[in-house]
Amino acid sequence: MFTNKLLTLVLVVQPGRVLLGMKKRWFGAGKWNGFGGKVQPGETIEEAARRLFLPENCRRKVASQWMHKIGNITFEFIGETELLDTHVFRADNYNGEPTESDEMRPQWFDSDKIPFGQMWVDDILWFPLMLQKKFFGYFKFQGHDLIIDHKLEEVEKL
Ligand SMILES: CSc1nc2ncnc(N)c2[nH]1
Repeated sequence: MFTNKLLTLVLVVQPGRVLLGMKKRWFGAGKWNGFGGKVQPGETIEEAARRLFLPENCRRKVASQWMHKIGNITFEFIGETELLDTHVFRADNYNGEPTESDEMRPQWFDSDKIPFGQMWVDDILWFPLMLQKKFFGYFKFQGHDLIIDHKLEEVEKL
């Protein structure tokens, strides 16, 4: 019997570069990833993505269409009964300057130099889709570094 945890993941994509954050603690520490986290009771997934990415003093200034949903990935870890239902967004119109937090150290990467060796091993599979398409993904992990099953499909609509 699985439970579902709703998560957000925001990737800032600009011409020729992508913003990633080095996770400094807790789940996924030591890996570059997008920005996000848990959706709280009473908020929508979009509200959570906005809350978790935009500093409080910027939220009012950033129009709602600053990001758009591009993917939905379910992560299953063998031995865990909680599925990570991760909603992936692209922020194309974000022109702020990211700042380091207790959890994340931001860094821009050239689009052709994404540090996949220091990221979750599934990312190299769906990042190329992220740039052009929308997609559904499912990844079954044994531990944090071995994918034992996965599905990935491009879709017109999420
Ligand atoms: C939203 S936090 C996160 N967990 C993950 N597990 C496996 N691969 C990822 N890319 C992951 N991101």
